[in-house]
Amino acid sequence: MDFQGNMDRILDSIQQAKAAGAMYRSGPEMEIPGYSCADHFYESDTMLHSWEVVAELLQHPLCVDIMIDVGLPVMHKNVTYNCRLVFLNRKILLIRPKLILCDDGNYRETRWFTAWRKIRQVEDHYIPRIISRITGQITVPFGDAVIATRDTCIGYEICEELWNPESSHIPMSLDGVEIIVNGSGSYTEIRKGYVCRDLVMSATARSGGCYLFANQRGCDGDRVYFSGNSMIGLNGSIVARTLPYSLQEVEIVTATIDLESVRNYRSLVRSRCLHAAQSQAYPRIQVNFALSNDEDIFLPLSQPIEYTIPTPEEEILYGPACWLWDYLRRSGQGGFLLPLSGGVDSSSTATIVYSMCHLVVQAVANGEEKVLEDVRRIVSQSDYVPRDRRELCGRLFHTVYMATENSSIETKNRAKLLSQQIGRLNLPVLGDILGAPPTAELEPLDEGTLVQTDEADMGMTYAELATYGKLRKVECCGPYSMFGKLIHMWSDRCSPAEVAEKVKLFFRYYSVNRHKMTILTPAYHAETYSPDDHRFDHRQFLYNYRWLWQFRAIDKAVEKLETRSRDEQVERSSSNRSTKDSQSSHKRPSSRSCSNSFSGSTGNESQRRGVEVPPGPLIQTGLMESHKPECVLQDHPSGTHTTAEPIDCGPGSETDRKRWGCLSSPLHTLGHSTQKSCRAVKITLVHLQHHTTSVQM
Ligand SMILES: NC(=O)CC[C@H](N)C(=O)O
Repeated sequence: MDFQGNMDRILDSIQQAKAAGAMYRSGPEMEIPGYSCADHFYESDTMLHSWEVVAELLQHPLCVDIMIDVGLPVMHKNVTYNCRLVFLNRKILLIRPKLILCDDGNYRETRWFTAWRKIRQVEDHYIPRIISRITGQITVPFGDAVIATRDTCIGYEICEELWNPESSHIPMSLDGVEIIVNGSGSYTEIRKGYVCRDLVMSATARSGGCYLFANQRGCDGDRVYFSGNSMIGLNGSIVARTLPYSLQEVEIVTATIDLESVRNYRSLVRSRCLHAAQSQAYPRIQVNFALSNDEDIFLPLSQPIEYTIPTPEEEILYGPACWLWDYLRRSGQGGFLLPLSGGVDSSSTATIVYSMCHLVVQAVANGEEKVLEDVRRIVSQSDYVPRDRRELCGRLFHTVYMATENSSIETKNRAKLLSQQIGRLNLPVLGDILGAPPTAELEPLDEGTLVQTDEADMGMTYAELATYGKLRKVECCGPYSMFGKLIHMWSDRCSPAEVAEKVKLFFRYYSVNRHKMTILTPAYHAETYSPDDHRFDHRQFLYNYRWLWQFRAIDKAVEKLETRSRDEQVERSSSNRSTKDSQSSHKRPSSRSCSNSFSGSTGNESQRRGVEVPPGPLIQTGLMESHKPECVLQDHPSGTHTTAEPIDCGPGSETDRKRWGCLSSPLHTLGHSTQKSCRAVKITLVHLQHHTTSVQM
């Protein structure tokens, strides 16, 4: 909702782009009002002020001889769309509405916008009079069109359109669109950093072309942190990118690309050419303007760069720190007060505030005027220059130790040490804090010694809690499905009856405590299994904590598993006896070839427990994989069908890719059978090196 600030930043970016010699400028999704305006998108003021900013931009002397697209909501025939507006030299060329909206995770786009589904169609849009007076236009094209300049063709994809299996860049690139521009609002989650890079690389590797991915960076008023990582892709490589985790308000990234390289790349992919020749044409908005000029042979071309992904530790240290900085400077507060207990939660918070101070000092040292201006305002000192992060931390950050008679001397010491150590980049006390048993310190000490620990209180470990959390939220498990997964995951340590007890305990506690999440203070969204009730985890907060139906289903499954296991044991021992008796060397027919012992990889342990999982219907599918043996799904040594987990496919790959549909987790994808009776699908990838030509990757 910071229209003034947003317009200033857009103009700043245009100025920087022109200074870098760019002929085209794009920016993030909804950059005029901001992406996270939420129900403000219902307000006509939001639409009016957005158009007012467009009016300013159209008339601004900076906005000449450069093609620009900006993001804003536009109401067309009483329906609001999430749009890019493209303009050049005081004329609007096209308003391109988003075709595919996003409602995953924290996104709720369909609450405010409607997707434009008139594919390859444009209509007349009647622009407001304040705009007509500037451009002289009464109507402008609105819809799914592309822009044909004298030298190339430019098309638009808005954020989610890149993620969707029916991505717009595919038909556009087949129709000769060479530059695809994507204004995005993509937020960060730990270990998600590779996703945008892989999508841009894969889009341009398969379709050829140049891809401009302009993403928002920072907190724009909500719990999420937009990751930045704007980048330019070309024919399967990344040629330019911005850096993640910076306090810089406007950062541009430019690249010089050779359009001939797009044409060469595409014409060499023969199968693509056949499809391109049959592709349906997009409406083209003809513009007498060129992005290139006759002298461009002298320009050095951008080369592929290495795109590194931050480690999860860096993501934790810098993402929330940048978000806190935005929180602090926007909220008009003077700093932070933290009750520091010496436990993991408050100590991590303290470390993140310190990380924020470190980033501020660094940004000021790098000449970031805006950061200096903000920090001066926050500390109320117009000539202040933060040179030392410890000193800055002393001004912005205050901790208090709120002891009771149940507080132990150990935690107090750890809190004290941390408050003293905050200030070098060397916080050895963090090791002690992490190593200490988590405790609420609510129960009396026993002669000064702690007797209470969280894990004992909860009856479960934090590691177990994390597993439950991921299964509950990410994998959408109710009690019964969670039990079904855990009997395999924990086959080396628990019998099904024990797993059943653990799952029931978790769900009982979950349901009696769930209502407490409704009063959580706003926090940084970091993880896919976040329990935040306000924006992310939309489940009811009051339950029948006895879960009668669900727990009965678990009990029945345990009973079945135990009966089957006993039967199989009896069968085994009688078959052993008869084998001995007849002294036959024949093996028993493999009646269990499709079955699955509960043992997992720890056969001995499971034999000790003597429990096996019923076979369940399996479909065997044989696929031949002629190369990349490291991607072959390993068959379980014991022949079980425990659900496949993503595996690492070697250098440059990440194990956390299952959501993005890469090779590493085909079972997950296929496991969602619509046939209720079929829960597990077995897939075999065969590596037949002798019969195939090897392919170098
Ligand atoms: N704004 C959007 O369309 C978001 C798209 C995308 N799914 C993401 O996670 O970033």
